[in-house]
Amino acid sequence: MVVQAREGQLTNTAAHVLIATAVPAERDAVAGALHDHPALDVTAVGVGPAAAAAGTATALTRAELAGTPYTLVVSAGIGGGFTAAPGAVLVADAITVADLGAETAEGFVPVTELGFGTVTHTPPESLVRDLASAASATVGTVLTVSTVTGTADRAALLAQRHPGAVAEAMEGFGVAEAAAAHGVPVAEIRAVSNAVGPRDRDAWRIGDALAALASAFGKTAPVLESWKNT
Ligand SMILES: O=C(O)c1cccc(C(=O)CC[C@H]2O[C@@H](n3cnc4c(=O)[nH]cnc43)[C@H](O)[C@@H]2O)c1
Repeated sequence: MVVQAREGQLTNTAAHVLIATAVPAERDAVAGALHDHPALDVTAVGVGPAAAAAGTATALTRAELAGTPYTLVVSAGIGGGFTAAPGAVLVADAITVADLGAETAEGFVPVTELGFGTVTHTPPESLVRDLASAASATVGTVLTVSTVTGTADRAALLAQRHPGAVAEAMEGFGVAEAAAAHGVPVAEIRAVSNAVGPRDRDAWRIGDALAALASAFGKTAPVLESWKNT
C-alpha cells in the first residue's frame, strides 16, 4: 500500500501495475506467470512506438476514469540483443528512442538537439535494481526503433551511438511517453529472441524468449507489487 498526500488529505493508493506488450503471444506469456497477482494487468498494445503510446495512454485514461489509476507501467516483450544471448533477460535503466530526429549531411541529429521533446526516459533507480536482482537480469539502455535493424552496419552504428545499449525493441519509448504524460513511472523488461544485426528471421528463438519472459515476470511480480515511488 502506498500512502499519498492529495489535496491536503492522506489517502491509501494500492499498487496497480500496467504491463504493456506488443503482441498477444507476449501478453499471454506474461499473464501466465501472474495468476496470483491481481494488481498486475497485462495488455497487448500493438507493434511499434505509435501503437504502444496510443494503447498505453488509452489504458491509463480508462483506469483513471474508473477510479483505479495505474501506479506503474512496464513495457515488456521480446527484443534483439546487442551482445546478450537468446533467452537472456534485460532491464532498462534508460529507454531511448534511436531514430527520432533528422538525418543530415553530418549524420543523425536527435530530436532534442533540434529543440523538441525528449529521447530518453529513465526508470526509477531502485526499481531497476530490484527488478534486475529478482530476474538475474543485465541492466542497460534499451533502444526503441521503428525499423528492426537488419544489417551489421546499422547494428554497429547504433552500438557506437549508444554505448550502453543492451537491446533494441519497438515499443518502450512509446509506452514511456504515455506514462510520462500521465505522471506514472515506467520500466522496461525484455527477453532476447535474436541478435541485433543481419536479418535472419528463421534464427529468432521466440519460444525461448517467451519462456524467459514468463519466468522473469514470475520472479519480478512481488517487486512490481511492492515497489514504492519514494
Ligand atoms: O511469431 C511469433 O510467434 C511471435 C511471437 C511473439 C512475438 C513476436 C514478434 O514478432 C514480436 C515483435 C516484437 O518483438 C520485438 N523485437 C524482437 N526482436 C527485435 C529486434 O531485433 N529489433 C526490434 N524489435 C524486436 C519488437 O518489440 C516487436 O514488437 C512474434
